[in-house]
Amino acid sequence: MNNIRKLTDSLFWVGVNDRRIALFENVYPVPTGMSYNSYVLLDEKTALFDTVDASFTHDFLENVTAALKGRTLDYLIVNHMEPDHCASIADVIAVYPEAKIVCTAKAVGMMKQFFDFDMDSRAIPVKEGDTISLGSHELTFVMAPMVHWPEVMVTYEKTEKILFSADAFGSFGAVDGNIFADEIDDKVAWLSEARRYYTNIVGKFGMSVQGLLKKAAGLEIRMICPLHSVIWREDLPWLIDKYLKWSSYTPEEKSVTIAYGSVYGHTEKAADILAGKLADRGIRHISVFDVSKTHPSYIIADAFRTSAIVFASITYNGGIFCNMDTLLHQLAAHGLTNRTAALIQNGTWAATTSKQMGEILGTMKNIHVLESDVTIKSALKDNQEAELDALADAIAASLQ
Ligand SMILES: Cc1cc2nc3c(=O)[nH]c(=O)nc-3n(C[C@H](O)[C@H](O)[C@H](O)COP(=O)(O)O)c2cc1C
Repeated sequence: MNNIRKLTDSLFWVGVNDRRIALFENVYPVPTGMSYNSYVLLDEKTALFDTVDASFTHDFLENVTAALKGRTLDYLIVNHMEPDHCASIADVIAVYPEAKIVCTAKAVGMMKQFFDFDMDSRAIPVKEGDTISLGSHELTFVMAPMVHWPEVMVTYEKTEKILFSADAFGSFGAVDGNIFADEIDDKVAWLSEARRYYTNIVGKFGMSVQGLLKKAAGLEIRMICPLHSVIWREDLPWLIDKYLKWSSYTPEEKSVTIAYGSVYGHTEKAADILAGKLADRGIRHISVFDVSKTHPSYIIADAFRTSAIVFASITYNGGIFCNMDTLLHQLAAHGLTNRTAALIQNGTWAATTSKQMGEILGTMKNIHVLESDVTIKSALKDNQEAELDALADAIAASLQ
């Protein structure tokens, strides 16, 4: 038996779930696993959209064979050449040697780098707007460079109005039976992992995503089939609105993310007191993170969600606390812009971190660092309450 799913009369999911993976891209924790999606479309001609990670080639090939129901494969459409999607291409070609590989010219080059099979006799390089008819279905190829990698394209099927969106609109997390997004009750949990996926994996390439969204706006789309996580056939405007916000670095909520780095708890206490003061000023959905405990990917996701970020760090051997340093550089590397930042520093003999954190934030575009920062000398004292209140007021004012 095979774990394949019927999506429409002609379209089948032939992907796999990976619940053993600890770190996606060997970086990002994925406590709920990953799915690697792949799709078979049956018409007069048959098409397979992308493949899966190398560890699942065996199951995947069985899925493809089962979905093809004894027919051969005419086209392998390769939207993205990252190995979590392309690793099984050579195995597909070994089983279906007649299949033509449809992809961008850049992907042809990458395929030759990754594999040794004869690509030239099989490749159909496509460019913006090229079409292939499968019979009653027609595929149009839409270039999406740097919607993660430079060779990326997405494929639009005109008859059923399906967008095969590559890494766009995906998420961390395995597909737990409910393969359609409209079958998931806990949309908040889905969204928080989808946000973490987007901001960390694609976040840096906001301009490219905006370009793709503009092209997608000209298409009538009834279903989005991404390469990870669930398939969308309802609430598409809700999903697209999230992508519009994330890709334009527009905060989703007038709220605050607080990240602190503390060894003995005094800076942590200041972060908690500030969070309470912000809540007293009516700010909701505040998040507080210990940078030593929480993987930066979670903090980056909330930094994209909220409009203000507080960085509270001890001075550490004359520098920024190491995990805070990593977070700040990661935020800069992910291209976060258009935020208010507030600083709290701690030092027992010579506090230097506000200046040093400010220098990193100064390399980022349109990050407004509030002047009312707070310096703690070892432990927060009662007479510093006014300073914390002033900081809370300034942050609250920045949200208006
Ligand atoms: C390993 C280590 C190195 C430190 N280096 C400095 C330093 O260079 N300058 C300084 O003023 N304080 C330094 N401190 C003190 C911290 O900045 C901070 O004042 C102290 O850890 C109390 O804050 P906490 O309870 O949040 O950890 C250091 C602390 C530790 C544990």
